[in-house]
Order: sequence, then structure tokens, then C-alpha cells
Amino acid sequence: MNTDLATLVRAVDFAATKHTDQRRRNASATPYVNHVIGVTRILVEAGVGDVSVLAAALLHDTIEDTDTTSSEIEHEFGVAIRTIVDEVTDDKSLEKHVRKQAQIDKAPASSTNAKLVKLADKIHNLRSIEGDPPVGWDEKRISDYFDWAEKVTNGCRGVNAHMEAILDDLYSAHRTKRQQ
Ligand SMILES: Nc1nc2c(ncn2[C@@H]2O[C@H](COP(=O)(O)OP(=O)(O)O)[C@@H](OP(=O)(O)OP(=O)(O)O)[C@H]2O)c(=O)[nH]1
Repeated sequence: MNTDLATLVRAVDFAATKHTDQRRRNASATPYVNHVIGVTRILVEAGVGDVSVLAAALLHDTIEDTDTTSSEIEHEFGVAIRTIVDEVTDDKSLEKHVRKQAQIDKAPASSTNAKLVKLADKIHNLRSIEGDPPVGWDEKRISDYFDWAEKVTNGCRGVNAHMEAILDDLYSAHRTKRQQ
């Protein structure tokens, strides 16, 4: 058996099961699992082939947004994948502004693997905000998200030129749009 392929298929199955009742906040309420699959696709297209990073991308919102525990991830997928998922998991018990600041503060000292997942995650969120924003988000909320995401991803630079170039283009296009 190809164990890397098996790990990835188990991760996508696990994520689809855990996120089964969740939807994104866009108008068409896209199934949540589309986000984590999209994030993983961005990594693959950026040349990332490490199965631990790809599996962690598929699982990156399971602890934060479902009943999944860190030990469950470790039991199912091992320590390496659990470590990356833990690193990119926000502490939802914190107040929103503290949690958002923590992402900015934690980014520079994160592992390379966690930075890769963060960059892809933000690319997917920013692209979807441009084309199909969460319901109720006005121009200011969108701009605030771009500004915050830029601070987080600035702390993740130096790990993947392809994704960093995509982000540069997204931030620059958004600035141009804002000035019009
Ligand atoms: N663009 C977009 N985002 C959506 C959508 N549905 C849910 N989200 C999530 O909403 C978060 C951004 O909304 P905020 O109001 O800033 O944050 P909050 O949900 O954490 O309070 C993102 O999480 P994040 O904390 O930035 O990243 P993550 O680490 O949770 O992925 C994103 O994953 C959607 O339809 N479009």
C-alpha cells in the first residue's frame, strides 16, 4: 500500500466527517470541507509535497472548529501531523481581538510546516473574500481582514516564494481597489 496516499485519503475522510454539518459563511453556504481541500490544493500547487504538511492542511480546522481533540489527531495520524495542527489552531476561549493578535504574534516563531499551512489558509480565505465574501461583510470588514491577514503572513515569510508571490498580488490588488 502507498502509505502517503493512504494518510491523505484518511485525512480528507476524517475532515469531511468532522466538518459534515458545517458551512462557510458565504452566500451559497459552501460545505466547510471545501475550504480545507482548497488550502491543500494551494500547497500542492506551490510545490509542497510533504505528506505531513498536506494532511495537517486537511485537518487544520478540526480542533478549532469541531469536537476533535489533539490526542485524537495524534492517535489517528501521529505526532508530526498533530504538532502542525496544534500550531495552527486558535484558542477559541480567548476573546476575538486577543485571538487575532495571537495569530500575528505567534507567526514568526512558528515552525516552517505551520507557516506553510498558514500561508495557504490565508490565500484561500482572501481569494474567497474577494469573489464570494461572508454574508454581511462590508468594505471595511473586508479591508480589516486583508490588513490583519497581511500582518499574519508577513510573520510567515521565507518559507515558500510561490505562495508569498500570490499573497503580494492579492494585497497589491486589494490596495489598488481600495484607492479607486
Ligand atoms: N473568507 C471566508 N472566511 C470564512 C468563511 N466562512 C468562514 N470563514 C472563516 O472566518 C474567519 C474570518 O472571520 P473573522 O470574523 O475575522 O474571524 P473569526 O471567525 O475567527 O471570529 C476565517 O478564519 P481565520 O481565523 O482567518 O482563519 P482560520 O485559521 O480559521 O482558517 C475563515 O476561515 C467564508 O465564507 N469566507
